[in-house]
Amino acid sequence: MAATKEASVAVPRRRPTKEDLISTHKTHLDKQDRSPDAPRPVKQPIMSEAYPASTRSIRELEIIPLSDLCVEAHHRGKGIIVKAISPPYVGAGAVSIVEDQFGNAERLAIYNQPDSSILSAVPEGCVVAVKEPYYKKNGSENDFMICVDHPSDVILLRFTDPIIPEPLRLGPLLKTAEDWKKAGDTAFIEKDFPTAVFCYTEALESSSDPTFQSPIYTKRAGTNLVLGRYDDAKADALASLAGGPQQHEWKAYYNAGRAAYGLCDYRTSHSLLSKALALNQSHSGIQREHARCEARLHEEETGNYDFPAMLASLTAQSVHLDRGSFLRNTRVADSAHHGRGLFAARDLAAGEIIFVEKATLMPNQYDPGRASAALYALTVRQLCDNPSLAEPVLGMYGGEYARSGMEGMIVDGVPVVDVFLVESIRTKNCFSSPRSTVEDTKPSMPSGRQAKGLWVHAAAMNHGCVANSMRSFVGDMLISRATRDIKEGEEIFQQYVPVKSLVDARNRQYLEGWGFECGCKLCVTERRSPEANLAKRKEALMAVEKVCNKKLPGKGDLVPDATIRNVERLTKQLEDLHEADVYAEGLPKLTLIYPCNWLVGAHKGRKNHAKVIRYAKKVLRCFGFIVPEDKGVEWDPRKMYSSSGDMTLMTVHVVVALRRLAEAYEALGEGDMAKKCVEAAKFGYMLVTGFENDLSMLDR
Ligand SMILES: C[S@@+](CC[C@H](N)C(=O)[O-])C[C@H]1O[C@@H](n2cnc3c(N)ncnc32)[C@H](O)[C@@H]1O
Repeated sequence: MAATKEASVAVPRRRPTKEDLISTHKTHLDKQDRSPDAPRPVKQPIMSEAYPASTRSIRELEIIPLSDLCVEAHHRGKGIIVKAISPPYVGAGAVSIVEDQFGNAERLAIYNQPDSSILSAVPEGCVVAVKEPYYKKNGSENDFMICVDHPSDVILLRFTDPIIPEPLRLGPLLKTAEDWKKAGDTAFIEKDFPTAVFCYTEALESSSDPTFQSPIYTKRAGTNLVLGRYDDAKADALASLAGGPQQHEWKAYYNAGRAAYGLCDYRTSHSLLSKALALNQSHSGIQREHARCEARLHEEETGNYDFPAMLASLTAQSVHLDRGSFLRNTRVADSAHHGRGLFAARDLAAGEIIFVEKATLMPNQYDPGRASAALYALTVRQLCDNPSLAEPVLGMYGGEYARSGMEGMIVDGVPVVDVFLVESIRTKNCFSSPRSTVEDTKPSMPSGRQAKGLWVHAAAMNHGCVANSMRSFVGDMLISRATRDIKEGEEIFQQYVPVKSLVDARNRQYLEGWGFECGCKLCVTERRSPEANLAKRKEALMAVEKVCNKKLPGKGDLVPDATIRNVERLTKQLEDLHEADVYAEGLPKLTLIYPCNWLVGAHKGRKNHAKVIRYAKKVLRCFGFIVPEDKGVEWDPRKMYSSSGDMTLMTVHVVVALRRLAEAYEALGEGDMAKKCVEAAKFGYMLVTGFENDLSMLDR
């Protein structure tokens, strides 16, 4: 028996005949949605069904007939070689009917192929090898299929490959290298770029004459550039130089430089484009690309960005900004908390940019129901198209998923891509990002429209509830700013998600999402509270939330005095449940933030300015900022970010509280304090949104 996984698996007693398979397939083909631009659904991996990608060459595997396939088995050490005998039915994957050398037929479903690959819709007549195939039940009884989840588990075989058994051989479709070149040109003109690459490859393999090959390399480089296969485009462009003295040597460097730019490798790109420019100084395209590259290098070096211009350039279609990443204030090193972490490479003052990073991968998909699948699909595609991404992307923390150590390695001409590892990495490292954080703070903005992306540098950061950094977004650029002064060598933390007020609830969330219990000072200290007290606090919070109706008073809302008094009473009760020996001076009291915010709103509606000041200050204290209760003690809110120690949390609620304070001070004729509060609010808003923005955005 071919199967190796489970003792109970067996060859099915009855399989559909070839005719049955083709007939059912035809009905699917007839129903196929033929709108070519419709987004293809994504088959997202189910981690409980994970199995590893094959890491072996097809040439090392025992080739078995389709009739040996056992149901629900992964055929380790085995491979099949089959020919597609039907056009594909294309949905989440490409389903074809295939036949082996003995005339056995099966259904083959190939998922997760990049659009740049012919295998994303295997043409009829192609011969493919499936490594260590997974044969599974497909719904009803006697209905099975070979399911290929890992893109590197299926290989398109060249027609002349000696591994193809005689009965499946067609022989070369075209006779000469020149014929293949022409076929490639035709496919290119028809915009069938995967086929063009395939034909140019056949042309290159059919000739050993460097003068013939050189222009074909140039053509394949151009085609790979269009497909976004930048690694291959760069290699092809440089390979074209091998054909001896070239009339268009500049073009090789130009294409290679553009490919390196596509990989965001601006240093290499600059050096290649400089060579191109030296060879062809008047070429406007090279001049433009060279200047663009210098601008990226300048951003990488200085961290100078025109954020308002970047924001203004965003449209629904264009969220990927042409900018470099500024990372030099930080370095990745071992962390005492977990694995690697991010550390300050120099002293950073509160408010300073820590780093700005362009997304490694972020699809333009802000529909919350599709964002995760879109990121997963993009990551798989890019790892197939650009194997150099394997190092940074697969180098990210992947949780418990067992690695083979071969991921990203080239086997049978393609990089090994394990989709379950990709998914595991995605879940542990991705961030949700609004199109821009500043727009997202507008109350009128519909909430929840967030894309998901991977920022490899930012993903090196561990979580801390009382984090010293804050992230924000403009398109696919992540801006990280210091929320307080950070010393050189200090670890930089960020909040993975907005921090829940109850210590056990938030740690449940970290455990489920990322597999850790937080060891930040706040969590460690709050866990010292006895269980019974934690439960009482939860009950008290629920009681006050119930009275507040889970809704903050809006502009002009006149909340009845009795309700306000009730909320004040319940808030006091909740506050009294914070044990004095646990909650020493300066420790945030997160459960009090919501009711205090509510009281700020309620008193504002009633023009109780002194009470607004009292509760807004309390909100700031509950976030861990040092703010004197006593009116007589001098306080400069502008200094609170740098002078409150290392137990502060920064959110937009801090900014709002400072604004409420400013309005109340103004109303009481304390203009100087009002001005200071506005300045502090503006500073806070810069932390929240990534750059200086008008506070009035919060009213729109
Ligand atoms: C995005 S990675 C962070 C970088 C990671 N430390 C590394 O070595 O690559 C997220 C993972 O780091 C770990 N982690 C993050 N913050 C942590 C913390 N405060 N305490 C313990 N583990 C943490 C968790 O395992 C989490 O799934």
